[in-house]
Amino acid sequence: MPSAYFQPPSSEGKPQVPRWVPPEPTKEELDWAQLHTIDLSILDSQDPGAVEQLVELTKTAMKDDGFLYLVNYGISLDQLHRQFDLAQYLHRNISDEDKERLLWNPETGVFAGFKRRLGWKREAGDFDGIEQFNFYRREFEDEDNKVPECIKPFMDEITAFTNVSRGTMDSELSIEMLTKDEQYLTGSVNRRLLKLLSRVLELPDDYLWDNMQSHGGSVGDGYFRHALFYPLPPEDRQRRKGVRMYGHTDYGTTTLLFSVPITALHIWSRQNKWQPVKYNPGAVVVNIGEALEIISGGHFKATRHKVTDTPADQEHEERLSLVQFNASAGDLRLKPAVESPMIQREGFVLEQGVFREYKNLIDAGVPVPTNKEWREIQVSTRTQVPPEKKVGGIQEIDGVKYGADEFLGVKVLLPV
Ligand SMILES: O=C(O)CCC(=O)C(=O)O
Ligand SMILES: [Fe+2]
Repeated sequence: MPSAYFQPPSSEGKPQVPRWVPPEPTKEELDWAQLHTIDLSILDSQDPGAVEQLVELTKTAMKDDGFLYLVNYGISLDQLHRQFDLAQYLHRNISDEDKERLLWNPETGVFAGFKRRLGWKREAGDFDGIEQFNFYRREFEDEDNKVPECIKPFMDEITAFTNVSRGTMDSELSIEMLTKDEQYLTGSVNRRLLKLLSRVLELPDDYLWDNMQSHGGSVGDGYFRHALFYPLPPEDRQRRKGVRMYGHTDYGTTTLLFSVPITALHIWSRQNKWQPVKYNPGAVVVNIGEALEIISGGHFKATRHKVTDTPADQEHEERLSLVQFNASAGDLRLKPAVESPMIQREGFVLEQGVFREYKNLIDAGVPVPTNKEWREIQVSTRTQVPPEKKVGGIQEIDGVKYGADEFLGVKVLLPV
């Protein structure tokens, strides 16, 4: 039994919420990504050998993919599906007035609020069929004004899931006032995941939690997302060339993607190709963010991933996706944790991505962006731009095509 078990507030006395019916998984045999599975409950085992094996397996998973399935993280399938019920309820019932009132403005550097099916800016752009509601700290702390009317009766359950089992996150309450048993995704699941990763780096258990994770409110500087991908009409599918979200890496520490039956998430695998992630009921697909790639000296890979059209047998289905994005502390200028005995022994890994770029800047004596600057420049300017429209266009390296961009002097190359 994991040390913190999700303890949701009761749903009694609240409006009736129809159950989310998980769509049928695809019957197609695909070239699935082979991901390692980490059983988080083993971290609490009394058997040091079992824990040691878990750390080794995590190390392998980090070096191979930067993606893994997390299981036994303290929630039942029924409790998890209740969160999907609520996300579906939000999207079915949000009023037009609330869509307008809570419309997001990514130009502010955050995705907080409601995303219409019309691209990644506040102004209407091309139809993409993706609707979202994003809960940041301010949404949790000011429920009266910042969340859709329809979801208000259930905010205690959503707050409990993202972190605080007291079901409220008013500004009087700080995380320090909560016991470990009163926290869930942020303070328990993510914290224990970071503990596991700290152990891989052979650093103290709370090294990453204390030195890199953002704190405060229910989700720190991160956010929780209710996303709904509506099926695309054939002409839009053609126009978008089969892609719903272009290849990218997430900026933060860990991203927790709750595995869903609709096949669409792909990762760029160690075989240098896109491979779909198979549905694993109840599992979290953990995706390592850029902050962890930098602090680990490139050992933990920020996973390149994208969301595509579904296989033919799912193309008329809606895809509901729940995601918790855990963020790094905003004022930090990240550098590798050179005090890690593992990094001292094994050196840096300079194969890919943001760490290599940061290292070039550090070596040249140029300050790297703060974490806040780094995520906000991307959110506010060029989120989800098709590869051919990026500032560096498409570049081919060793037979692989990449979309090239640059933010604050840092080059970003992502496979097309
Ligand atoms: O919905 C998903 O599976 C992934 C979404 C994603 O990659 C993102 O929002 O950053
Ligand atoms: Fe992502």
